[in-house]
Amino acid sequence: MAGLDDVFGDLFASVDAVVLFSPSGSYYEQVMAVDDLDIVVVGTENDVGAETFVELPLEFADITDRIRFGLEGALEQGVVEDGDDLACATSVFSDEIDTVSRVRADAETQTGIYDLFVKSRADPEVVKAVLEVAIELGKKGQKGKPVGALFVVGDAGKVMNKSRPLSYNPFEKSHVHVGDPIVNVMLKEFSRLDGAFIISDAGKIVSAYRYLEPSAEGIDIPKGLGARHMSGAAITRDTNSISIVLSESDGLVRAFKAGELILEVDPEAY
Ligand SMILES: Nc1ncnc2c1ncn2[C@@H]1O[C@H](COP(=O)(O)OP(=O)(O)OP(=O)(O)O)[C@@H](O)[C@H]1O
Ligand SMILES: [Mn+2]
Repeated sequence: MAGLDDVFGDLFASVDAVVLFSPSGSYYEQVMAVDDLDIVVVGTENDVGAETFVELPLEFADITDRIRFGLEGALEQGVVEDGDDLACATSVFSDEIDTVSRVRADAETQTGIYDLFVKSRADPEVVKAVLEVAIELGKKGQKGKPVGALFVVGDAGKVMNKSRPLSYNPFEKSHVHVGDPIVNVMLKEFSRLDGAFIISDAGKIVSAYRYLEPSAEGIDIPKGLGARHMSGAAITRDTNSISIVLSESDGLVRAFKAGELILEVDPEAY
């Protein structure tokens, strides 16, 4: 007699590894008990103390983003190989793992999202903190109105050389870092003003109100994006920075590295 295993069994039959996204301890134990199984745990924290672990910089609300990031990290770390068939188990509708997706690890479709965090000059915690500010700002806006913002993170000395002040720098003599709760309030307040925020590798806010002057020749970003995005993309090719841009017009948060768009998230989904 045919059973559901015959229908859904293919999802996990003969996979090279099982990738568990933020499993609970008991779930992890259960899977560990399966014979001859390679297990990769992916999550913001290695709560279960897994031997093979890939860190997520944030809980991606979008399941394809989450899996893509996890697999790019797993490929990058060499814990899975190009072409491996993987059963990715994650939660979508609850806190428990409730979904299995069979995905082939493909080195060719790497988006670079993992590199954005892990291989940027800037500290991953700093990238994450800035991304969170941008997402929060995108969600709430400023006094209910949509706002745009441009953050350039890392290689600040060079970024300063490729930009000029639009007004006096409120961060001139201060030693404030992204991630400090007070700073998030300040960043949101100053986001009403023109120009870019410049942030160091270690997360120090070097300047606000910077007008970026990178060479934009040959920079190819999606049509319809304006000067904020163009300058934000171009500065990451001229310097070793990454940029995180919140669009006032479409409300999306985008990240650029080496002159290319590598991440696009909708703040409303977080
Ligand atoms: N070279 C630049 N450096 C820093 N900030 C810039 C630069 N160019 C534009 N901006 C900032 O971006 C704001 C919006 O410009 P514009 O509408 O052309 O960008 P956009 O890419 O369409 O962004 P949005 O989607 O938010 O409208 C400007 O008011 C200015 O504050
Ligand atoms: Mn615009």
